[in-house]
Amino acid sequence: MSQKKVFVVLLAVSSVSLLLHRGGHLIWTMKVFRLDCPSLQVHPSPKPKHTSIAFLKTHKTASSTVQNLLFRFAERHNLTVALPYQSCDHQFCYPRPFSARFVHPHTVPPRIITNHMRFNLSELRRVMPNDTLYVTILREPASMFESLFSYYNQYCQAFRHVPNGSLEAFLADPWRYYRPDEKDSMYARNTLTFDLGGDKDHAPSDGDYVSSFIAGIERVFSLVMIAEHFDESLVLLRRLLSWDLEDVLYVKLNMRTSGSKQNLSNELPAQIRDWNALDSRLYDHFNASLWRQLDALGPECVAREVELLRAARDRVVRGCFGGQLPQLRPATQIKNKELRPWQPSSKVDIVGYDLPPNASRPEAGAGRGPTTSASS
Ligand SMILES: Nc1ncnc2c1ncn2[C@@H]1O[C@H](COP(=O)(O)OS(=O)(=O)O)[C@@H](OP(=O)(O)O)[C@H]1O
Repeated sequence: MSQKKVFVVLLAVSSVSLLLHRGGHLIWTMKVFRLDCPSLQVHPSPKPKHTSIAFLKTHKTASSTVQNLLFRFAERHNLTVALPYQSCDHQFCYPRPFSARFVHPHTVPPRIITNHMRFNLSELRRVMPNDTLYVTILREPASMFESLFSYYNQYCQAFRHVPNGSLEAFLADPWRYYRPDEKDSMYARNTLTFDLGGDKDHAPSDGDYVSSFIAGIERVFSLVMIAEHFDESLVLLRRLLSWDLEDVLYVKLNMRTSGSKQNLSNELPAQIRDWNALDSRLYDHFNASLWRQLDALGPECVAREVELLRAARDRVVRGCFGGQLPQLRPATQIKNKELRPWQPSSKVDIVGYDLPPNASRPEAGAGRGPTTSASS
C-alpha cells in the first residue's frame, strides 16, 4: 500500500474513533451547525456557565422538575443552595413574603435559591449575589387550577367545604366557598400572582394594576418559562445561563396518575380562567413573549435543539435504568422509600420512579438525582 493510502486509511479510522469517542457532543454540534444555528452552539459554552440563580418555584407548574435540575447542577458544580430554616418547613415560610431571615445560616452565602417562597425582591437581594439571574415558570391557568384543586383538596379551606369535592360546584359559585383571608386561600385563586408577590384579590378590571405588575416582572425576571412548552423553555434557559446540554436534562417529577386528574370539558376552562383572571393575563402575556423569543432564535433551530435534548435525555435516563425508559410507579410500589413522592391525600396519586438495584451512574451524573421528587 502506498504511503498516501496508509495515511487516508489512518485518517478514516481516527475520524471514526473520534466520532465514537466524542459521541453525543460532536454529533449534536454537527447537526446544529448543519442547520446554521450559531446562536445554539453548545459545547464548550462560549461564556463561563452562569451560576447565581434565583428560581421562583411557583405551585403546580412543573417547578419541581426545574428545581431538581438546579439541585443537580449545584451538586455537580459544588454550589451552595439556600435552604429554609426548619421552622419555615420546606417552603421559605410560605405564604409569608420571603425574608432573608428564613434562610438557614449553614446555607449562606448561596449561589442558588429554588424552594417555594412568596417573591420579595428586596429581601432576596440581601442574600443572593449581585449578578443573580431571576427565572420562574407559569402554567396555563385551567390545567394548573385543576391540579391545585385536586392536590390541596384536603388542606385548602375553600376547597374542603365544596360538596363531594366537586370542581364544577366550586366554579359555579366560588364566593360561596372562598374567603380571601382564610388559611391557604392562595391555592384557591390567582396562585401565580400571589407567588410572584402580587395581590391575588385585586380587581382584574384594574388594567393599570395588571400592566404595572407584568412590567415589574419583566424588569426583574430574565426568563419566564412556560410549563406547556417545557423543552422550548429549557432551550432559552440553557442559552441564558450558558450551560451545556447535559445541564438541562431531566425526568418529569411530581406527576399525578391519569385517574387522579379530571378532564376539563365544556365551560370549565373558561370559568377557571375567569376566576383566575389575573393569572390568565400573566400567562397570556408571558406565553406570547416566550414565543417571540423562540421565533427570534429561529423555529427550526429551536425544534432541532428540542429534538436533540430529548434524545440526550432518553440516552442518559436509559443509562440510569439499565437500558430501559423508567416506569412510572405509584408510591406504594416504589421499593426505595427515599424515592417515594409525597402524597397529599388518599384521593390523589403522585407517581415516581424506582431505581433498579444495580443502577449505574451515567455520564451526565443524572442517575439518582432526577428521580427524587421534592415538593419543596
Ligand atoms: N416537564 C414537565 N412538563 C410539563 N408538566 C410537568 C413537567 N414535570 C412535571 N409536570 C407537571 O407539573 C405538576 C407538578 O408541578 P410542581 O412540581 O410545580 O408542583 S408543586 O407545587 O411543587 O407541588 C404536575 O402536574 P399534574 O400532574 O397536573 O398535577 C406534573 O405532572
